[in-house]
Amino acid sequence: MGADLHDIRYVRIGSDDLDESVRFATEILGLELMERDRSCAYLRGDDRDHNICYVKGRDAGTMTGWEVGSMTALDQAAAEFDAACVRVRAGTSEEREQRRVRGLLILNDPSGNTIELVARPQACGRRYFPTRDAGITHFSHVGLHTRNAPADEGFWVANLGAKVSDWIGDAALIRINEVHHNVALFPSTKSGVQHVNFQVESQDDIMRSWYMLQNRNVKVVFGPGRHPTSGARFLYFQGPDDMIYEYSTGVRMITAEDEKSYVPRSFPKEPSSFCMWGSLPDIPEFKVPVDVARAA
Ligand SMILES: CC(C)c1ccc(C(=O)O)c(O)c1O
Ligand SMILES: [Fe+2]
Repeated sequence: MGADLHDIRYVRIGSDDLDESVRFATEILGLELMERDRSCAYLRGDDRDHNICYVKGRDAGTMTGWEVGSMTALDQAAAEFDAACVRVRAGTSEEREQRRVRGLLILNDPSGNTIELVARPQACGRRYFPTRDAGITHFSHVGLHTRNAPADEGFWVANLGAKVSDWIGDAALIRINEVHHNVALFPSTKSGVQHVNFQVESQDDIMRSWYMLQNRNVKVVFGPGRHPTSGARFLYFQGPDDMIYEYSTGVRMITAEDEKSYVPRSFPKEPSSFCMWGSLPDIPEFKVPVDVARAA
């Protein structure tokens, strides 16, 4: 049941300094700058027209865009939201233009995270050309702060057709397609995007970036490590406006065949559930009480 989401499409991030956000995204992250005006900067790490839009003004907040397969599918989703008494609104023509999409439906999860369903997003005939060879293959998932994990999880499952792949404590790793997760809901006192993930080609890219980030005095906040959940090797680091970015490689796919026997796992909220190699996170939402950490 629920909207038939095809894939994650973009994340919009309010920024107090567009120049700094663009510098970081190009020189450090390795994204390609596609368009820039006074209020927005569009960048990408794959062949889509953009993956991140930095919007002038941090108070613009964050929102995530999710592609549905057609305008008809978007209309069907709107009807299902109405039937489920989920408040949605159609995007204005200006909002559609800003997002480079033909169809736009805007809603919020129970925590207040802005979720945008989009149809007929603008394609691009040119291949991604990185500013730095970070080995990025594509934009893959986001972490969202949740003020009420069970309620938000229930919303994604009931209204957005998602499935839980694993839990770490109350945090759900949720998929809308064959990727292990496209969104991770992490308990917090606030809402908004918590991290942005780009897949990279290999573990070598993870390690090369680890040394580069240290040399460029970028704060590494978790890893290099390996998630026992998706099996991906990872590296998290701090960008402008308190946004965290994650490179990872080797994320598990849950195919239609796997679905027949796949059962989501419940990992306890302890360090080994976040990293099976022993890396400890310097990320508030991922930290566990010291006694739990010592006991692990
Ligand atoms: C700790 C965060 C939310 C997390 C946990 C697991 C994975 C994974 O299995 O790939 C992530 O990508 C995460 O960001
Ligand atoms: Fe992640």
